Amino acid sequence: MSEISFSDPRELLEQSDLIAGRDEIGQALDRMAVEINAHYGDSDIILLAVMTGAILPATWIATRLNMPLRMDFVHATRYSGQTQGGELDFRVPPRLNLQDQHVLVVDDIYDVGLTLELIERYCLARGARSVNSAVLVRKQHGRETAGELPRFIGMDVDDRYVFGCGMDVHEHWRHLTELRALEEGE
Ligand SMILES: O=P(O)(O)OC[C@H]1O[C@H](OP(=O)(O)OP(=O)(O)O)[C@H](O)[C@@H]1O
Ligand code: HPA
Repeated sequence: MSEISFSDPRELLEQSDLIAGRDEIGQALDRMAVEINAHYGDSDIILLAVMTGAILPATWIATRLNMPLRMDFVHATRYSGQTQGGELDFRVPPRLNLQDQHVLVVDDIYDVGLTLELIERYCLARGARSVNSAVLVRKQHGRETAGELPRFIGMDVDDRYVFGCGMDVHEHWRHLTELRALEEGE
């Protein structure tokens, strides 16, 4: 995928297609929440949002959960506003003590999976009792790293650069409540 040049962020929208509308996103979140509520029952959990992309999905999921939960975040990035990933830059660790806690890591997207693999490993090294991941979107391409798939997945998308629902394209359009994909070749 080549990097895009643009002079106005609106051009990025014009060069994209709708993948899932607001209703479809809502239904995916509802399905995930049913699974997460069933999995944890009444156990206390820590919901750990992976910033920045989880900023919307973590909020949307949290408001659908029934158990006692505490919210925290890590800030980790390996795309830094680009469409090609690099090394994970772990900028801010969790504030809460993860020792003996059930940790649900929430992110916007599972692409090759390196980000979640490293964050899950980090939580286990901090003594978490259990660690699971939930993502709104999983990209299907067969290039996943050796890490396990997230336990909770909202929807699968084709191998295109997607944005909206927390995901950025060159840091723009995270706030869209729909999911869009850059046109092929962008
Ligand atoms: O499965 P992977 O290939 O590791 O990619 C997934 C990660 O990439 C994105 O984060 P990004 O690094 O773009 O930072 P951001 O959350 O600030 O957008 C996304 O939010 C995931 O955390
Ligand atoms: N869109 C936004 N952020 C991402 C993607 C994507 O397709 N893949 C990994 N991080």
